[in-house]
Amino acid sequence: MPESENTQTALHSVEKIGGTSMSRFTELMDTILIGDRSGEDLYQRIFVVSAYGGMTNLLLEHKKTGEPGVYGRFANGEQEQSWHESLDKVRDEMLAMNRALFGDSTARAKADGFISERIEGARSCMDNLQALCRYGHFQLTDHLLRVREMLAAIGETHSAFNTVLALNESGVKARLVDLSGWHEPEPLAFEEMLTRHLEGIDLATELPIVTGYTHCKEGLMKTFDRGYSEMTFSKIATLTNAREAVIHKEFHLSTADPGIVGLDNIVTIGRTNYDVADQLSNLGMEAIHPKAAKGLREQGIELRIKNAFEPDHSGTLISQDYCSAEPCVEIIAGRSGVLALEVFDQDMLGDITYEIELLQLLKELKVYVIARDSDANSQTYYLSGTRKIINRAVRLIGEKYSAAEVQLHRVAIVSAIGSDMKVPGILAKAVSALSAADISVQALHQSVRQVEMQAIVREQDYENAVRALHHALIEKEEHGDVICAA
Ligand SMILES: Nc1ncnc2c1ncn2[C@@H]1O[C@H](COP(=O)(O)OP(=O)(O)O)[C@@H](O)[C@H]1O
Ligand SMILES: N[C@@H](CC(=O)OP(=O)(O)O)C(=O)O
Repeated sequence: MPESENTQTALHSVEKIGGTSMSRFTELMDTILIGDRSGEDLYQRIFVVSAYGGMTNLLLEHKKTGEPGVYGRFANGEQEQSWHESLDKVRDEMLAMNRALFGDSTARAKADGFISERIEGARSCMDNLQALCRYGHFQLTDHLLRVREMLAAIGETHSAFNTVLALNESGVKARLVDLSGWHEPEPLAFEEMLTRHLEGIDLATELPIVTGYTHCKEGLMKTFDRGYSEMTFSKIATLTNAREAVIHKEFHLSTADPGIVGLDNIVTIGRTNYDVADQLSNLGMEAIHPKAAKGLREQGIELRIKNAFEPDHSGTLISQDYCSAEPCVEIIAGRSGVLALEVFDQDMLGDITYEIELLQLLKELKVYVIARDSDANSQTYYLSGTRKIINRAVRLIGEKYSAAEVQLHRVAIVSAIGSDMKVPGILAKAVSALSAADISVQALHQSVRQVEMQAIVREQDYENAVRALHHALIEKEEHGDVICAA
């Protein structure tokens, strides 16, 4: 790439394609990858791709349920057979994807050969590691992070390799930028790895397809964990000072999940700010990874979230200083499968060390705290994490505080979010909408800052609660097709 691009605003955009969209790859060829572009219009874009939907879940563990994949089984030290079976499943899924994309062509043979070599390479590396660790001088736990990274990277190399192959077949000069670290002599620092691999690419005549996973000295997985492809994406955008950063998703960023509320009832969000994006990612609906947003925000690069299948729509523009002209609710989001851990102890009264210690314990167990509330003698933490680890937290708390009563409840969080939610009577409206839908509210949270209001409901009421709040707080406002078009 020309050096001047690091100092001046460049011509190119950096665009990330999420996993759910990658699974509909053939349609992507007709929309964002090629569509009606030809000649030079095909270029001046860098694509960062995620693994096809569900692949990383099989390789590592299910993002929402925690069900172990290859990594989970390997790390749990289950029988050798168990992770081998999971890896066979990944291979079968990947080969089935190749068959769906390339039929019986020679391209399919190339795609199969490429990914099979990566999978079998990882398998033999893990076999060797297991054998080595039987001697006692080497501990498996010392190497688990590297194994996790090696496995994760397979998902993105698979989708990136196939994308290049399909584009080349259609006459586009696409080029694979493989950041997986496969056979690299030593890990480089994150930025250096990206700079090295992008060096010498002429963006005017070549279309780089970059793997969402970057192998680097810092360990992308250690620092950012799942959703890591957004880190690769935002770092490339800031390093190359891109004209615009774009995230392509399966739907427009909308006032609620279209899967729950229905495409006919949702409204597209035209503009919002990074504060709203943070609330969404806290709930697990990653509009953008908060750490990825930081670099873009600081460098003043605009971020656009687009529907990959409606390329002519301007999508959602996320900026730092946007605030809705009128106070309103912009999104109803939420999360089911949350575990509420309630600790009741009368000795807690007036003693905040209790809370500090509980939070420290949850941090050590790496349990994610989505929300929390308290009263005089109880604390409740709304947690996401595997049942196994949360049960461990319950046991450890019971051992440390013998007088404490610790209970777990399965709940869901439903949340109304907006850049300015100082809407008079909003709490009353929300609660009466839930009660009219026969939903019992278990707890209610709103902070003084008023960007979010959360209702805790029983897990089985989750979808109905989203529909009820969307209807009362958004549909009734009759925003039309888009709230504040970008
Ligand atoms: N407010 C919302 N707007 C759009 N999609 C949403 C919203 N809330 C939840 N979703 C769901 O998010 C899914 C896409 O998830 P996402 O994390 O964007 O996937 P990916 O990054 O893999 O493409 C969609 O299938 C949709 O059902
Ligand atoms: N595929 C990886 C990385 C990622 O960012 O995916 P997505 O863009 O689909 O959220 C994961 O599931 O964590």
